[in-house]
Amino acid sequence: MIIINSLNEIESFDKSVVTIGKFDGIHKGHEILIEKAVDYSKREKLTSIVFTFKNSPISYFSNIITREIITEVEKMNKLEALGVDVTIDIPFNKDMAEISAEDFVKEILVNKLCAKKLVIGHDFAFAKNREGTPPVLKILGKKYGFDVEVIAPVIINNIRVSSTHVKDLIYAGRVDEVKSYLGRNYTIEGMVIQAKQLGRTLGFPTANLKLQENLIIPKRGIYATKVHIGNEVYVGATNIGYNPTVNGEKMSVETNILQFDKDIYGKTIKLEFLERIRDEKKFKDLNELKIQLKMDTNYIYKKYICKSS
Ligand SMILES: Cc1cc2nc3c(=O)[nH]c(=O)nc-3n(C[C@H](O)[C@H](O)[C@H](O)COP(=O)(O)O)c2cc1C
Ligand SMILES: Nc1ncnc2c1ncn2[C@@H]1O[C@H](COP(=O)(O)OP(=O)(O)O)[C@@H](O)[C@H]1O
Repeated sequence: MIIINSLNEIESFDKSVVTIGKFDGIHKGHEILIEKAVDYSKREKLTSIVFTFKNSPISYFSNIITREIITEVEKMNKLEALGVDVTIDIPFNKDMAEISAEDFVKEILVNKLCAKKLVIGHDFAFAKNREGTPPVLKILGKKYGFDVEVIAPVIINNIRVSSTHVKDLIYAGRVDEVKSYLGRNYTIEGMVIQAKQLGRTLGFPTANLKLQENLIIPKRGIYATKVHIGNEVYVGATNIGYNPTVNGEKMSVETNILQFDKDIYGKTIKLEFLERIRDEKKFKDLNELKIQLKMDTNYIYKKYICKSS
């Protein structure tokens, strides 16, 4: 897959099928849309192009950094796995916010990308004042010689699959429900950093993560996780919170990895969230915390290690 990071880098393409969107998470609805575009491109021998943005249009308009479901790297990997030929991954900036739908169609879709088909979601709207809606694009398609296919919403468990719904589930700690809509468990990754080094004295060392700033952090609490370290996968007990028992002040994401005993400071690890187990509590003393840690890890061991082996 070719990745293009600036509109100036675009040379003229052969005939193409294009889909446009932020595609945060590449959830099941996005997948269907992108698969449609890729299938069509293969059938008609066209280039499949995903036109997407590095930052969300919402963050541009509100000036607030919005947290996302997927990292840039993972997003590109997923698009490549879906068989996309070219991804145009550009910042959503003033030019993008101010261009009219017709100018975008003429200058970018037609002149630069040679689009013969545009595949969009039913609720898609882009360009100045979000005027580029499906009906408007259909009219512009007739004028400039490309076909517009509008994909119906994907409904799962009576819910319309959307990045917003997936985000809401993660923020609410309902991580066990995410897979139905996202197609995979929610993951975050980061480098293992040093903390108070108290965990090892309790018999529960915890790998503390330095997080990527733009990813969503699930609701504070204790979670069962899968821990990916290089090519190896372990099971973990993860705490997201402030460690009130030891009067912690900073929010941390830390994982006791079951059946593991290696120094992994400096390594990047990935946490896959399986289930939220309980709220974080302030215990009377470290001994009570230790008893609870034993219960948490036993529960996780029985459910995710014992059962699967
Ligand atoms: C599975 C798990 C559950 C935890 N639950 C709590 C909790 O309920 N309350 C709390 O104050 N700290 C909790 N902790 C955090 C401990 O306080 C923390 O691991 C300990 O202070 C060691 O911190 P360190 O990594 O800085 O050495 C939990 C940690 C883990 C791994
Ligand atoms: N089972 C394990 N789970 C998590 N980390 C482990 C484990 N065994 C060894 N380690 C190592 O120990 C470190 C955590 O020990 P800990 O005493 O909690 O120190 P810190 O407060 O710096 O996190 C981890 O970063 C990792 O390098």
